[in-house]
Amino acid sequence: MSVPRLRILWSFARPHRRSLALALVLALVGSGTGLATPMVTKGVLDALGGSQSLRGPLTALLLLLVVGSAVTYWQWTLIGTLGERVVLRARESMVRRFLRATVTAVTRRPPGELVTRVTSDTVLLHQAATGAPVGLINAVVMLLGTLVLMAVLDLVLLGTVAAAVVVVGVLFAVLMPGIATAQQRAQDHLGRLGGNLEGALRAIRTVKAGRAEDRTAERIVADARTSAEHGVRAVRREALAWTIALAGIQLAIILVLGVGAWRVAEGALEVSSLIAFLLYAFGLMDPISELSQNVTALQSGIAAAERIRETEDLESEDLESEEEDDDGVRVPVPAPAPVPAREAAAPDTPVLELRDVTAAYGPDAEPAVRGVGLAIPRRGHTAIVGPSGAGKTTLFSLVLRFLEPTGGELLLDGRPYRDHTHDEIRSRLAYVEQDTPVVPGTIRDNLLLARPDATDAELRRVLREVRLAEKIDALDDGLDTPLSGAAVSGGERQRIALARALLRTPDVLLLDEATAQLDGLTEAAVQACVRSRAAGGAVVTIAHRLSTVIDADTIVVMEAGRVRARGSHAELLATDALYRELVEALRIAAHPQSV
Ligand SMILES: Nc1ncnc2c1ncn2[C@@H]1O[C@H](COP(=O)(O)OP(=O)(O)OP(=O)(O)O)[C@@H](O)[C@H]1O
Repeated sequence: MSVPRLRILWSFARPHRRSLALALVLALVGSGTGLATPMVTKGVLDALGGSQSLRGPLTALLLLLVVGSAVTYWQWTLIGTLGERVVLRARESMVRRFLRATVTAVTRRPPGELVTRVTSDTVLLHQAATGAPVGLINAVVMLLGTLVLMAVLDLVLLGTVAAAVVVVGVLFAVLMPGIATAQQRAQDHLGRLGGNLEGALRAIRTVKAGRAEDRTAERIVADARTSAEHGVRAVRREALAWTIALAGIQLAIILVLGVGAWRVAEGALEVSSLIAFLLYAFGLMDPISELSQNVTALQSGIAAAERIRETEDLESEDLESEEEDDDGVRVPVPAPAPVPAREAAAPDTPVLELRDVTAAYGPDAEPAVRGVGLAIPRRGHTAIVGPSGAGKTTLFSLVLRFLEPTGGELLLDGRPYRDHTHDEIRSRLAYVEQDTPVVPGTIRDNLLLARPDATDAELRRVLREVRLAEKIDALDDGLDTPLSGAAVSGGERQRIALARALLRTPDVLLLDEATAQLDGLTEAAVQACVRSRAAGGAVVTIAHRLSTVIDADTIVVMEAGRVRARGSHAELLATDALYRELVEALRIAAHPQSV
């Protein structure tokens, strides 16, 4: 447990240092009352055996009991509350950071891994960052205090106990690191289990269609099994450590009883002192057990804190939007400044332009697009077609600024992207993803995602536009129906996503068409929207449908990351062989019976 590693854990506790100091004071007061109790008990016994008044020692004993109980309650609730605050703060900052990270940074990790850090790793912080350091200091003070008071009572008896404590202490020191390592490994495997299970549940249809339920379960359960093996290893070691400790203490007490009886018989020790000494000896287990538990909690807490801090390296979209607070903790700054009013661009300036753009998904990756030049006029429909892997989705990622180009530049209204904030660019665009995922919540939540201030009348307008109004009216809860993945068809999902995009009246609508066959209603709704929107603004589609391609004003054919050809449907049919092939494939997909 090195100092730099402890510092990582401390960074979570630091904002609460004053409350932690109070908790430590309370713990020490509690321990003080515990330490004083046997001595005061001795006073009561001496008074009972002698001629002094019982009143003083009895009042002191009662007072110790009351004060001890009060501080114990206060300390527990304080530590528990601090633990919850530490966890809440860590979770809040992680969730915000994950959602502000770049798309590339988030999608590079297996699904579920980041989730596990928020849900499981933070739980380990609860005890480690608050109760453990307080408990550890308290245990050391308690142990030393007990030994000092035992020395005051009788040095010979202390020598007997010290020998047993040293033996038990050495055995503990040997066994403890192994326990912590095993617990840590068990936790790591649990994290992987969480990630894999989430991935499998997301792909449940594919898993079932491939009749791979058992094989997938086996792969996931393997981590549960390994985690359990490490858990058992930890428990076995822990049981051994405690058995040795208990046996050692019992042996020490028997020895103390024997030596003590002999010293009483010799007249070198009072009976009341022997009883007080035995009370301390029995109580020795408490600080020893507190020490071991807190060392284990600290070790797993440090590992969890490191895993949490690791996520700070997730590349953020706006680096300037994260700053250190007074406690040195990195926190995201509040919402970005409102989008400034833009100057009107000349009517013939393309709304979007790509100039010689090259981009790759990593420093060592092959470029996914190379030297692409493309101008999107302020009105009309541009369709992008090309074989799989040609770079169509990458173009959208660049336009939406999910990915930064490695060469060339993008322009919005004739001004380079670097002169615009992410927010400014995205406020002008609306995007419908191919898989159209829905966010947790109701239909209304999903629609309002893009424009939280939209009225019900506006929601109904876009729902009519995508031909969903009647369907939603027929639901018992209407717009407030929860939208779980299973409750809507693929086509309805696509239309909800389209309605969400339309709610913004964007300057450019980016539509990645579903590759799956859509029902006639959805296809007609998409076509009608594209047509009506293209009349007043720019629509860019990644086209997977014959009707979309034929209707487009300009078609861009991409191949291997480059723009291979562009023109109208008729022009490209006449001049481009790849386009003819693509159209033929779409024709077959649209009318398979004609093959
Ligand atoms: N997240 C990613 N990480 C690494 N490489 C990627 C990533 N996304 C795409 N690529 C690579 O970039 C290239 C272009 O992919 P892109 O998704 O843009 O093609 P596409 O034309 O949209 O294909 P499709 O029609 O199959 O969706 C491909 O070679 C692909 O392997």
